Amino acid sequence: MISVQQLSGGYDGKKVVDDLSFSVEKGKITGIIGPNGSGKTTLMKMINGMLPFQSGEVLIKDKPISSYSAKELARIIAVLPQHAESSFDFTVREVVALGRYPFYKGLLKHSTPHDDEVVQNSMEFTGVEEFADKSILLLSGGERQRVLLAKALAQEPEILLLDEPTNHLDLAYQMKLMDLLKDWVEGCQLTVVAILHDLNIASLYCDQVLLLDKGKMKAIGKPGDIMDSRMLQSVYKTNLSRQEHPQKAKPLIALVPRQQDERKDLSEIVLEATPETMIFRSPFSLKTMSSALIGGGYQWANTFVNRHVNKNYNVDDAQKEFEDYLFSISLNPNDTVGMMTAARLQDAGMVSVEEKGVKLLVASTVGTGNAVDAGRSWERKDQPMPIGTINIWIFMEGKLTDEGFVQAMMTATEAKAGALRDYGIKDPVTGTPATGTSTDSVCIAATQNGEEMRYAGTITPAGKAIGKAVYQTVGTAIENYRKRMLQP
Ligand SMILES: Nc1ncnc2c1ncn2[C@@H]1O[C@H](COP(=O)(O)OP(=O)(O)OP(=O)(O)O)[C@@H](O)[C@H]1O
Repeated sequence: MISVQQLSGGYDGKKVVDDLSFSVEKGKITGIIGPNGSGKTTLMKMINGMLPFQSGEVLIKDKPISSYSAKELARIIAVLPQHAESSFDFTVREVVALGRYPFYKGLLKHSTPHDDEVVQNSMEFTGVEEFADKSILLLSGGERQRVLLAKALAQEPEILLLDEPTNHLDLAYQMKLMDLLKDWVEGCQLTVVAILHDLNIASLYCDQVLLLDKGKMKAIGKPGDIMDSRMLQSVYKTNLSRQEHPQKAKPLIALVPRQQDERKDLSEIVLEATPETMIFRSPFSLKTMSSALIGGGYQWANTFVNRHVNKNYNVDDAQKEFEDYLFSISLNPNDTVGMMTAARLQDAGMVSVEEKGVKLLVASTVGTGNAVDAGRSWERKDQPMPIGTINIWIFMEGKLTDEGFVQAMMTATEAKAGALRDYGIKDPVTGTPATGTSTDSVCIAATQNGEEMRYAGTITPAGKAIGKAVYQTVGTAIENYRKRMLQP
């Protein structure tokens, strides 16, 4: 649809955009990203014919842009500029109707019923019909932006060029606008080129992204290829981190503010214990990875609740019930990791370890009535199981990578299985050594300061410390339980 070939240009003989070549396919959204002053708007102006170029060529539908008259071009390309100020006291409907101007015929240039229908539809699409008879001067920045988009859409263009279209829009309208564009692109084969500052919007909505750096093309490709932390860091000269979107196969870019590593000492974590709950309270947030009912997966938390429930605990929505419980004791589930157990909390095993630069605090509560050998669990029938859960809490000082978290979880699980084996805990159905119970949870909570720890496998310093502490605490909890059972 658009082919940009070795394009260079700028102002007053100076090159702002240098030797760019790329093409834009029909029915796709192309995002142009890059730091301030990298030449995005200048490139856009050359693509829409507003700025003559110094060398190279821009082909629109296979024909040089210079071969189109201004009116012909206006029938193909609509533009939503960055600073579209309106100083005329037009109503919203009048402004949107201006988009139909290239289609008016004859000397009197009257609108037809079709023109009126297109204007009405464009206003409805962008949610501005409620202001139709209001002066554009009385609208907010975001409302005005939507009116100008309606005007551009009223042009029924084949190509829509947008310079920061989500500027001034609140979150809901940013998404609405991009969803709307996506619908138009898919439904009407509209081709969109949009300058975007929001890298996450670019990632979520663009089919292709062009990254400009000081007027040159740094890269072009799918968002997954362009949203690369190192490349973006080198262009934007700022700390960024690539994350995965929780629900879409699209990368997200998170800003990482530069700040001094905060001192975070595990000795500042305080345990409040009652027969009902063990609550670890931390004055700082820890990054957690857990299989817990509350705060499962990755999150940041500063409160860790191991809650004792009755053996007969049975509610339909345990997560909701647990959240309500947390609220009732003035805790916010958003920064809490919460596990439940029918095991007695006073039997917990707890240990602090400081070895070879690894500092840990580990606590385990163990109920084994429900012990299972994971390798043989397929032999079990679907029958109600007696209650019993092993909950393991691992607090550690250090900056764990994602793979480090996963390895820490594996090491903890294997150490737990080792302890159960050595304490003779068996799967009652298969008679083989149990590896855990069917409802166990592990929480790894790391301070994320200091040296990066990439590995926490069984023979790394972190892995050895985790293995030892988990083995010990699970064993202690089993012993405590057995001792209590022997008491008269
Ligand atoms: N009309 C102009 N006359 C002279 N120089 C200009 C003109 N417009 C832009 N420039 C210069 O060209 C360079 C690129 O500007 P451009 O507006 O294309 O960047 P941009 O990537 O769109 O930036 P931003 O993200 O800030 O909108 C800048 O150094 C700018 O000062």
